[in-house]
Amino acid sequence: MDQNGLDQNALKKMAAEAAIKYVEDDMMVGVGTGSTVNYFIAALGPWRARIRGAVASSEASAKLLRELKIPVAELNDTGGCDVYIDGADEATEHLALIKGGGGALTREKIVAAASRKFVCIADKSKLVPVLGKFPLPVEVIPMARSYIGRELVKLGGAPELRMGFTTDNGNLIIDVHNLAITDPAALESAINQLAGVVANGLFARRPADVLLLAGPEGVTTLNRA
Ligand SMILES: O=C[C@H](O)[C@H](O)[C@H](O)COP(=O)(O)O
Repeated sequence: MDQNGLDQNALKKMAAEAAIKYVEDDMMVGVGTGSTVNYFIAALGPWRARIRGAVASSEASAKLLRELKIPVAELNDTGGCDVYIDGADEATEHLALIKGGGGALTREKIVAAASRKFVCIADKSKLVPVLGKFPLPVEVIPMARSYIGRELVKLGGAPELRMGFTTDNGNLIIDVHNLAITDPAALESAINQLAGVVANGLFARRPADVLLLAGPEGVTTLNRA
């Protein structure tokens, strides 16, 4: 709880509700994953009859959308989304992100790539000068786990297998600690080159277009230059 009586959840809700202004009639809305997005899904409920549908980046978000009777579409049937709303674990002022704390990074990357506008929602604690304090999630094919771990050490990281966790795609997550990511786009590409990597949680090659950051003073909007 901060001095204004707002806890982190209240700030997440504030950012999520601010994202509703990016939703318009007849839109196909991409919906991310996580506690911040859960507030967005709640705010999207009253729009259920006005939008064309929603594409979910995880089974968990699809379930929540269906519970609110928001029509859930398959990405392949949509021709892409008009807007994609998702949270982040870390964000820079250049709108590069680390995502995947909830393990949904690969589907999030796919929906973000297939969306015309990506609006990221977060509380202000997620804004950082340099990405990497939050361990970078990497989704890997199970048989490549050990090989990729060794390669991530060569890239300067300290990999740790996320124990007891399987992604919606049936794969594993390696969380990479101790990275100071000064060139997010280069590291994103370098990790993607490793055989057996499905995706990594850096969103630098396709950063957010808009970042809505909630703090005690309200919601600040950062647009990509
Ligand atoms: O895999 C999970 C997603 O990338 C989330 O958007 C991210 O972890 C942020 O989650 P939260 O809104 O719960 O902080």
